[in-house]
Amino acid sequence: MIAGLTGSIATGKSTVSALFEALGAVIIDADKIVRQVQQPGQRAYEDIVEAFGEEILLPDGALDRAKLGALVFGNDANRQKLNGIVHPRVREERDRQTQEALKQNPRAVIIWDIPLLIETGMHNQVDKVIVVYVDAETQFSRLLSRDELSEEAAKQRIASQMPIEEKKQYADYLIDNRGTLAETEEQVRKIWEELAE
Ligand SMILES: CC(C)(COP(=O)(O)OP(=O)(O)OC[C@H]1O[C@@H](n2cnc3c(N)ncnc32)[C@H](O)[C@@H]1O)[C@@H](O)C(=O)NCCC(=O)NCCS
Ligand SMILES: Nc1ncnc2c1ncn2[C@@H]1O[C@H](COP(=O)(O)OP(=O)(O)OP(=O)(O)O)[C@@H](O)[C@H]1O
Repeated sequence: MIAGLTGSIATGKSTVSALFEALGAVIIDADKIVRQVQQPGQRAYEDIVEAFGEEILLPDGALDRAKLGALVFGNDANRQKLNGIVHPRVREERDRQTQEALKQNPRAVIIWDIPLLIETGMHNQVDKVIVVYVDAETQFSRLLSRDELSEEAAKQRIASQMPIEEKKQYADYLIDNRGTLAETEEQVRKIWEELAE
């Protein structure tokens, strides 16, 4: 079975997926795949350089993620352009990893950890949708303390995704991550019991 895990930026997807992984789930992490397909020599890398120019590269040839981020968050046309290049490659690799996991264990509980699960319509491809949420203030302060972003840049990143209140309406399971890690773990454990049945 495949469950989709989503939320808004910094609401706790990675935190929750680590908890599911410890219980035995196979995690397929879209942010990780994005980095993989953007390595020099990969097709998405070549297409990004062609679309945005060599100015978005670091001296060693790797993508300058901070620079590309500054170009795409707060600029819808640029973001759509980048999404159009990266997302098809992410879908391919996601499916490859999913097939591989099912080959190894046909009864595996697979969790797709995908920030844009609902925005991209992928919630229609999973058996269950899990949404991890916090309130706007907690999200903002956790985002600022985790990443080196200005308040303006943090606001732009948040605004580039569907509001979390809307995402909650798609959930089969909701995880309230406003509290302590132990409180979140308790919720994850209950959901795991149902997924792993
Ligand atoms: C713009 C890039 C280079 C910025 O890299 P950076 O290392 O600063 O951020 P990282 O990739 O770790 O993403 C952090 C978070 O930002 C949010 N985010 C990333 N890309 C997008 C996007 N296109 N639209 C909305 N939110 C996004 C997600 O919540 C993600 O978890 C990178 O995010 C990227 O290439 N994004 C396009 C691919 C994409 O859509 N990724 C989201 C998951 S499929
Ligand atoms: N229950 C919690 N209590 C305190 N801090 C937390 C809690 N859950 C997560 N955090 C912290 O909040 C930040 C955001 O969490 P996390 O990285 O899991 O979010 P995310 O949804 O995966 O983010 P992104 O969309 O950017 O990938 C991290 O620094 C994490 O350590």
